[in-house]
Amino acid sequence: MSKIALTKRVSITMRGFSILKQYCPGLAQGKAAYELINSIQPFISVWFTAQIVNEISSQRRFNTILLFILGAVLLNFICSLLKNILNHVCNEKEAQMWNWFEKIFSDKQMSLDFVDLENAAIQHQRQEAQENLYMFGNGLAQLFWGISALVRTLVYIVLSLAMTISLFLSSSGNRFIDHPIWILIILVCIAIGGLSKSKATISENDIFMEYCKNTVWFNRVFLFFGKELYMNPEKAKDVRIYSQNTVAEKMLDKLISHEKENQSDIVKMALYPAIAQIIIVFANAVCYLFVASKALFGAFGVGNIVQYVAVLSRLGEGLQELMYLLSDNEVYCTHLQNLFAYLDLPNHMYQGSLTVEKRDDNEYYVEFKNVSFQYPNADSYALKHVNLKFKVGEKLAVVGMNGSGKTTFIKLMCRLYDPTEGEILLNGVNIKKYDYNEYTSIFSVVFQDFRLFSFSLGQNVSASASYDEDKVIECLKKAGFAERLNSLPNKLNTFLYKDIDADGVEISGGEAQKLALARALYKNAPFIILDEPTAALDPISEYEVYSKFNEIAGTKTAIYISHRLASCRFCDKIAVFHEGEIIQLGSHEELLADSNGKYYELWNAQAQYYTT
Ligand SMILES: Nc1ncnc2c1ncn2[C@@H]1O[C@H](COP(=O)(O)OP(=O)(O)OP(=O)(O)O)[C@@H](O)[C@H]1O
Repeated sequence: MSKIALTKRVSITMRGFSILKQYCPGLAQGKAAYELINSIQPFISVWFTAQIVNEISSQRRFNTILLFILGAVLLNFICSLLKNILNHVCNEKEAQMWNWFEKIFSDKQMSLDFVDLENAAIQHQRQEAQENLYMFGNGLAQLFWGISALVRTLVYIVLSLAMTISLFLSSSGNRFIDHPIWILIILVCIAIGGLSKSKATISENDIFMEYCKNTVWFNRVFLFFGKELYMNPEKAKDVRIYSQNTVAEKMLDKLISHEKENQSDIVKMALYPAIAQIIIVFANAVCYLFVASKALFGAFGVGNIVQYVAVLSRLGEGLQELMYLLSDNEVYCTHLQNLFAYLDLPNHMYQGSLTVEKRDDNEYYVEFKNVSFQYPNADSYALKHVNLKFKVGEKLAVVGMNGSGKTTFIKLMCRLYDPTEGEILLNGVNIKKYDYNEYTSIFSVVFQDFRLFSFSLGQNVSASASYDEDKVIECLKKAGFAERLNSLPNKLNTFLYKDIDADGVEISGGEAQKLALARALYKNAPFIILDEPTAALDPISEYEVYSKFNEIAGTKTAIYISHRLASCRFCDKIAVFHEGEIIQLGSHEELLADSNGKYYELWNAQAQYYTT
């Protein structure tokens, strides 16, 4: 484990606390208050007990004894009451803490550039920070758990020192026992206990860091082979049909033997604290011997023996815990540093501030100027020198073979990625200069791999918690979902899927596609982009979408990707993509007239099924 300077550790710890405060307000403060009372309480009991025993063994005044008893009871009652209240509040907040930790990661994921969501190294970084936190509490949870120990340590050290002073000041009349060298001896004994604890913790932590790394890897692989493959209904069909579980089980066997290798680490981790404990016991024995000797020579009464033995052991514990905390702090600072490295990942996409002009005439035009694009870590370009200009109201079809770059073209237009070379312009201005959210608001897209969510039908279509019901119904009708909507007892309030609501409905692939289309229509953006929007539709529904396409698109600019070339005929222009380039552009008739062109080839390949 690499060393972190103390000043750096302080700033990391402070930042950790400020994240805790932001996501779990009141939790750290509540825990600190609870621990303060909890660690003061034993000292109250020790002090009162010492006074009572001293009184019994000396003057035996009944009223004084009664006063001490009442004082002890009253203070203990107040402490217990406050502790109970704080404990309930903290327990409730602590139970929620893990959910709020999730939110930290969700917030960051949401703010990352889209390209980074697909960046394996970045997602690995997130996963490692997340799994360390959830499996071991490494980082933020350790910081939170450390609050109790820190408060307890400080209280133990301060109060123990205060209550030990009289041990050294009291005189027994024996020169040897009263010699000031004993102050040093006792402090050295306590320090030895603390140092041995610290040494054990450092050695234990070094092994623990390695253990965490291995276990996080184990967990990730196990989650996939031991859980995801079986639990995810989307994968279940293929797992069963192709017996993928046999591959998974082989992998699990390997994992189990790897896990066995890890067991030796656990033994080593347990050994270091045990050795430290032996040293601590010897150091404590010297302290107790000193207290007993002083009492034997008459320096103080029997009651004080109770007090000094108790506070010296608390002082030792406090010092040991302080050493432990300092070593432990380095571990969670290392994990917090990893978490912060992920949280501090910058956005590389230029964030412009121009507002997108709201035009009543919808006169927007988009131009691709010599745009090339290479996916991160890909060897080749997915788009090469794309030049294309289209205006609002135009209907553009994009066709081409698999992998020719059609979807990539759409993703660039929606600014999910920035071009590697060239530029994309909206009304003559580079799209990077527009405010990102404003720019994306002008697009309604039905992606090939769109997703619907476990919200109500109305919320799915409107993409909002409250919505215009008539408008949602109108869009559902246009998308061909009217009949199905009428069959649903809760209509727009029907939940999709059963994750949230047991009465939720499962929908077919085609129905989902209709809903995705309705969602795009509800957004009512000037650009509507449909990537294979009818792939899952039955022939009648598909026909309905085609025949209503002009009505659906209205005056919007529509971009339509399809492998069914017959459906592209109604578009004003057709762009034919091939190996990342636009190799043909024109109307259906123009392109078909070129019998050497790709479009002619694709058209005829498909047409033969309808003519033979
Ligand atoms: N996220 C990605 N990372 C790396 N390469 C990608 C990614 N997405 C697509 N590609 C690659 O980019 C190329 C173009 O893919 P794209 O999805 O744009 O093709 P497409 O024409 O839409 O294909 P299809 O008709 O099969 O949907 C392909 O070679 C593909 O493998």
